[in-house]
Amino acid sequence: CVNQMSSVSVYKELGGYPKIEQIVDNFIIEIEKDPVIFEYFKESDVERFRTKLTEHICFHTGGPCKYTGDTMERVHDGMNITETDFNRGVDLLINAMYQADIPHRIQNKMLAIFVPMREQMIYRP
Ligand code: HEM
Repeated sequence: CVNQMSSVSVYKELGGYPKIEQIVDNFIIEIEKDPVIFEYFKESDVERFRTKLTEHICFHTGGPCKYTGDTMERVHDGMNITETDFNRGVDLLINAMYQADIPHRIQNKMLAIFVPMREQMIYRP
């Protein structure tokens, strides 16, 4: 459902599954270092988050994975994530990609896939 214009998937351009695992590991460390974002995660099962987020990224970038987690609405509803905090979370994801040596051009492709999902996650009273 994504990236039908290009024959090479963003999944492949990222460097496949091991790179996604690296991005997710870095992202978790970034979350743990950020008091504002960590507040949302303090009761979360980090191993479930690691597995489900890896699947989610793999699937949505065109990789050979199935996403077995809950919908973005279901997961993030009720957390009352503000737009500011959402953007802060995206910054942490960008840090995680830098640390995994993902080139800028590919980072932008990743963001183009995930940022449009923001409306499913941001709390709008
Ligand atoms: C592009 C942005 C984001 C994506 C693609 C995303 C995706 C996901 C996925 C796939 C999961 C796992 C779902 C499951 O366990 O079934 C998850 C969980 C979670 N997300 Fe996000 N997320 C994003 C942004 C954010 C932001 C900005 C926050 C907080 C500020 C946040 C807070 C959480 C929390 C706390 C959980 C764990 C829920 C639990 O413990 O049950 N997410 N997210």
